[in-house]
Amino acid sequence: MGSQTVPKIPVVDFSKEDLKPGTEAWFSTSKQVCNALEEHGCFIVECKDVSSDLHNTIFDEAKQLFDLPLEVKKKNTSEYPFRGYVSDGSYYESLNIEDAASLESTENFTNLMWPDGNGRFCENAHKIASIMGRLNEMAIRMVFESYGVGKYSDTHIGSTDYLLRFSKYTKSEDSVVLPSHIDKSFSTILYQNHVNGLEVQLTDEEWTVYDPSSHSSFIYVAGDVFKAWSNNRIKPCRHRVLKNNNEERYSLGLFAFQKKEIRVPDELVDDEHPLKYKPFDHLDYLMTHLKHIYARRANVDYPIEAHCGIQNL
Ligand SMILES: O=C(O)CCC(=O)C(=O)O
Ligand SMILES: [Fe+2]
Repeated sequence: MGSQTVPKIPVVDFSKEDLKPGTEAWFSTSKQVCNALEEHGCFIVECKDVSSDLHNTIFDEAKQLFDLPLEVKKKNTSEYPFRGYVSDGSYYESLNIEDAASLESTENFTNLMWPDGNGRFCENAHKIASIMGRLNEMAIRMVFESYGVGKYSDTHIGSTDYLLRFSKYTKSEDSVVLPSHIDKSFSTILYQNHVNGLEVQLTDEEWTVYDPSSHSSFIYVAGDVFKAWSNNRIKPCRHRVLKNNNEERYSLGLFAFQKKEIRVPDELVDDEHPLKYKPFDHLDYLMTHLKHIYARRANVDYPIEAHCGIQNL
């Protein structure tokens, strides 16, 4: 009898020089991305885009951000759920920059937090968001092309709205500081300081710790909106944060949302894959999710199937 091993998160190398559409490297990397997302809903992205200086600076700045007085952090507000300043009152806090691809909204956020300005924060936050956005776009192009719907990539990318989330998990040992969930985004890219804690569920029973190999590693996780768009080909990634040490953990997440109606491409519907979802509006899904939480007064899941699923008999 072989011993049971915890499954590993697939690793995909995005740092190859010739990783350009149309090349052999692009084709084989696209296959790896698709396989990883279909099987596990996530993969580790290795690239060379982040220097160790940028890594250290961005997390120093994240610390300074959360060290600001509570009344300043509370100025970060939003009409949408889980945006603006969020805190559980003990272990978890997050601050969110909406429309994070735009330098102007990063400047607005910076000026809200530091009325006297903080050019360094603004520059680095925008730099890391741009790197994460580029990685997301590459992954989207790879999946769309692999499914034979590459012609939709530009429109999809052009109507993507990014949210950049800074999260802080304070000292706490052996506790789940962010409960198990599936993101309501299309996809999310996460980046962390040297403190592990993120776990992904690769099989029904086991959690695998994300343990990045370098300061230039990211993890890509599929949200349930990606699953719906793909007519159930992509598996959404269930994840949580469990702290098992007393160090402060900081992470950055770039969440991709769609501004246009989402519909399953006709090419992804056939006898083997009958249509599973009606067209829907991504932000409407978020708002309905919020109403659902308020109605139940609990952080209960509102799955995409409940929102726009079609029951095929
Ligand atoms: O901090 C992390 O690594 C995960 C954050 C996360 O899952 C979320 O904000 O949805
Ligand atoms: Fe998440």
